[in-house]
Amino acid sequence: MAYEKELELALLAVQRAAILTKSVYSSHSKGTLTKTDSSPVTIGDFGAQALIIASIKSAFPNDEVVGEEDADDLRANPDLKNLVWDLVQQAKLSDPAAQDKIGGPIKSADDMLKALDGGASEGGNKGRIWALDPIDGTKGFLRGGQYAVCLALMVDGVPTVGVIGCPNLPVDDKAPLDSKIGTDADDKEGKGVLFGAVKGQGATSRALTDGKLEAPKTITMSPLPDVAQATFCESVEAGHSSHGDQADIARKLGITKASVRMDSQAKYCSIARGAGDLYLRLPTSKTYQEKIWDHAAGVVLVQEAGGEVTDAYGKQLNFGIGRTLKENKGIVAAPKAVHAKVIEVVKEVLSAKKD
Ligand SMILES: Nc1ncnc2c1ncn2[C@@H]1O[C@H](COP(=O)(O)O)[C@@H](OP(=O)(O)O)[C@H]1O
Ligand SMILES: [Mg+2]
Repeated sequence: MAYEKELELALLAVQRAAILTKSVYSSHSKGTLTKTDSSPVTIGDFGAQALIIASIKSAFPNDEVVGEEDADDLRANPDLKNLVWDLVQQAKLSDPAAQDKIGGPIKSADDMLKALDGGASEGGNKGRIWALDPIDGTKGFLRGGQYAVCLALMVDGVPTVGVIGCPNLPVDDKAPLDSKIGTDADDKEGKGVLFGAVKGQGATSRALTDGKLEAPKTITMSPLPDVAQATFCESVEAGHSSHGDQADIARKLGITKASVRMDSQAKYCSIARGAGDLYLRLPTSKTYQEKIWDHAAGVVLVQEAGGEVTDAYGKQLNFGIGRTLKENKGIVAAPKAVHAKVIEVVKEVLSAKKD
């Protein structure tokens, strides 16, 4: 099967990075910092990015990576660098054969910095480029809610392989969706899911373990004969998407169920496995450009589970023009059969706002 090696590498690399993020959460006061652009970052972001890029570069030396982080903060702060280096050395898969497949540990702190800086690709529509978000939903991670380790391979600008690790989602694909799932208050048992998809080959989920890969289960979106029955997902952060516009759209579609708010690409995962139906992400600002690493993996997953993903105007997402989706505004993900109807209503709501 095409992309078999890439999928396996991505699954194992994401699994190891997820182990690292869990160790940050439990033992390092979450290691929070604030970047110069005032967005939050944790020591887990740096460690997870370094590990995943080292794995990609050892298996596919000529591939490029668009990664969210870089090593500047660690170069400027040796204590921070040492903290991340400790994490990276400890994060290992329990199965030696699986560990061997992802290139073993990084040899030195300097190699770790080099790996971290390997995410500086400018993207584009030629060749093989990976898009990596080592901790997507940092705010969810900090509040003990949903977050995701997200990795996608784009081929000639088209997301082709997508893998997402969600340490706080329930393993059961059909567990009811509500905004409290996976929060600290929940039982820790039965949590942690690893999703994977390859273009043209379907989408799967399996339990996220620390060893050998579990057997995959095929996932599909729920049939949604009546869009009024939909459960729709949106960001927790009102600054990331317009809760007001999304509520208007839901009302016009006849949806009466309250939205499910969750951080990260766990939203794409949840609709792909049929636990929810729609993902609406309406822009809050005219200038914000969505980042390719916030969507590439989730898009493959939803497409392969029977869904369609476009921007808020129904336009195809263009992943091949750099590190952002600058030609697109907002995101709408829905089962194929209702996508056009949802877009029609989204356009109505957006055009009413302009008047
Ligand atoms: N104004 C904005 N509009 C849309 N997305 C934004 C935004 N500001 C930040 N983001 C992105 O929203 C992502 C989280 O999405 P969500 O709200 O679905 O959890 C963040 O990823 P990180 O957490 O990796 O930084 C960040 O890249
Ligand atoms: Mg992100």
